[in-house]
Amino acid sequence: MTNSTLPRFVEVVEVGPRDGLQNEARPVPLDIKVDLIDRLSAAGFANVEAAAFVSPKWVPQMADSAAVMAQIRRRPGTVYSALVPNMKGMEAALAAGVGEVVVFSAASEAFAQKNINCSIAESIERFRPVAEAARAAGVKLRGSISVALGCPYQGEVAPSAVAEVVRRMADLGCDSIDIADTIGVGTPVRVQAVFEASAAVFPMHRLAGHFHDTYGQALANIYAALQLGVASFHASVAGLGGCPYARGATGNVATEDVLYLLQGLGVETGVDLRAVVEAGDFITRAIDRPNNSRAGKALLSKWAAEQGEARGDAVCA
Ligand SMILES: CC(C)(COP(=O)([O-])OP(=O)([O-])OC[C@H]1O[C@@H](n2cnc3c(N)ncnc32)[C@H](O)[C@@H]1OP(=O)([O-])[O-])[C@@H](O)C(=O)NCCC(=O)NCCSC(=O)C[C@@](C)(O)CC(=O)[O-]
Repeated sequence: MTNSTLPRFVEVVEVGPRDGLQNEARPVPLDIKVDLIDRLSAAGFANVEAAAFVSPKWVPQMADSAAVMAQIRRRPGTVYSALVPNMKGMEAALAAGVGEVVVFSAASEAFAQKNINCSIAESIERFRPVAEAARAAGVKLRGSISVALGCPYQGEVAPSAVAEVVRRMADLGCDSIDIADTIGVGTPVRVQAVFEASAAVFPMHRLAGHFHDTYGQALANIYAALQLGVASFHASVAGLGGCPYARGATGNVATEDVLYLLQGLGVETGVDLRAVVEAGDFITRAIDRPNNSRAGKALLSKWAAEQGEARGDAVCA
């Protein structure tokens, strides 16, 4: 049975290699990053956020982004996206063959200063030549708006403040715009208010939900956004991540959990859940991190039990 009011197809953007790994204090070896991205591409994602061409002084973990982009196996049908804060990053991103660039600002002045060291208005001016270069190169342009549901420095953020940044990003020519709950404080009714305010200035079907799961609300928030017709969500394999400029924020909602939810709702994604669960198992072992996907862990246990049964292993009563 499908729910006829929900989108029939949802794009899940896998952000684990960037948002998931950017916060790791220990360097993640290049070959592990490349292996992870290749596994995720093979799982069928149409968009993998693979890199960030930001200052290595600000986010050292992303310093090898050009090498990552050079070594991945590019799957036809997958766009490899990367964060770009300015023209220096844009030049590097274009040289690396990025398919979509993500300019990122915030819905609060305080967070913009902490994350990109400038005001919201200054960030938009910095993005103008980036947008022009993207258009000239035929590369997609995505805008991302942090702290849209609450800010660790400012507190409450009004939906109208988010919509104002959406409007400015729309004016830049963004193809799509992410509404990000950086610290995972949003709840469904609030999420709907922010999307409704944003959709007054940019089409709902070109908005995406980027929910961190700090307060365990991300799946409920995705469902609330789906009901409004939002058809693109970001997720991080095994729920990896956090934000270096939002202390205490946990990772994105786990991709495996989102895929499991969508599968249950009869919504297509084109992504192979089993391959993502295996990628989550791979990366959490490789970097010695807990697997934060409930569905991922449950499926791994189920498959291990099924394999044991097939071998005729004794089962403890
Ligand atoms: C925006 C800046 C660069 C301003 O940083 P700044 O210090 O004001 O910039 P600057 O122009 O004075 O440059 C400082 C140094 O960085 C270099 N530099 C400058 N730009 C680049 C570049 N692109 N690539 C490589 N190097 C660069 C530049 O060349 C210089 O090097 P130096 O001369 O000192 O040797 C900095 O604040 C920055 O890189 N911030 C990025 C922070 C970041 O990546 N945060 C995490 C990602 S956002 C996120 O996770 C949120 C999201 C998207 O997931 C949604 C959500 O959940 O909220």
